[in-house]
Amino acid sequence: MYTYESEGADFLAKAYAPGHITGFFQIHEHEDPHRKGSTGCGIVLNGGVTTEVKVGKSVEKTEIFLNGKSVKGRTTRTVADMMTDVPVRIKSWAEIPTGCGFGASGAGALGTAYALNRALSLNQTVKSLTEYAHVAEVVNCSGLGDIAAQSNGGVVIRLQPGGPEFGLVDRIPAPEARVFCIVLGEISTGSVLRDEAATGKINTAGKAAMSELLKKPTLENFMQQAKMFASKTGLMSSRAKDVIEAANATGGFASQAMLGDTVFAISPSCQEFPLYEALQEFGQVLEYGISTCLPKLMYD
Ligand SMILES: Nc1ncnc2c1ncn2[C@@H]1O[C@H](COP(=O)(O)OP(=O)(O)OP(=O)(O)O)[C@@H](O)[C@H]1O
Ligand SMILES: CC(C)(CO)[C@@H](O)C(=O)[O-]
Repeated sequence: MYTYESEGADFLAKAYAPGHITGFFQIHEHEDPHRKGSTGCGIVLNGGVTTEVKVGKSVEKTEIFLNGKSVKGRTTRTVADMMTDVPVRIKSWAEIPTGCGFGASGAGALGTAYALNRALSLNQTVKSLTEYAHVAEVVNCSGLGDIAAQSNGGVVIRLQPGGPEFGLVDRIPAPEARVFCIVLGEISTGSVLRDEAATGKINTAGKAAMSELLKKPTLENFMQQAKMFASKTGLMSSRAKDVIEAANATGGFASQAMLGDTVFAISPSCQEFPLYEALQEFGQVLEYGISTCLPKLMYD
């Protein structure tokens, strides 16, 4: 724990972390948050969250802002509380929707850890910064496996749950592909993770999906297993079902982003235009790529 003795100057640092869409997952409870997490599979996106932290005499209390508005930001606050006693002003800007299955809270937590390490010269390595973000997600029920994916990049298979100390990941060798998304509404990650009926179905469907994926670890099979998972868990809204069917009718793959009322879709080969056109009927199509970019510090 670092305590900062201000000599008058403010210290600023900024970091970026990517978003992540989980296709399917299984919850692994553990009393130790370092070991608690999820197994499953998802796609790291080339859109994410940029977070700036400021410490110094001008900052009198810890405050968190998301896209210019003051928010509780419990996960982000937990990261700051674990890393320092000094007040911090934390400002995140998200180029991904929040509360809709894009792992925005995890991206904000990772960015906060990286930026705070820099601003306060805490001399931590990536592994321990990632561990702070993972623990903050788990204790606030805002995520279980996003940090494991976001700190690795690509189409990440989470084989063993937990932060970097205990978790184990692999990747699907995937081609470059556009990831199209239609956001229909929010789902609170915490409310699903605290619902025993929902978690029971998630675990049964998540285990089956992982076993099928590992027999054939391709992007196409991932999308198919994700769709099966979404329909078996009962988390899919009727509107999401309509969007998925429309995407499938063009030959595209589509499923629901966990945990949000969001559809994500990928086209096999290069037939992206028909898929994009079909999705457009349901609202604004957000477009990302699969990213192997890791969290990083940014300089102005
Ligand atoms: N970068 C961030 N900084 C501060 N607060 C955030 C940030 N991202 C999300 N939040 C807050 O977290 C809440 C949404 O959390 P939730 O875990 O449901 O969604 P998410 O992390 O955006 O995506 P996912 O559904 O993949 O977990 C919202 O109240 C939002 O204000
Ligand atoms: C719980 C979760 C679906 C929330 O985004 C994600 O963290 C995951 O896959 O563990």
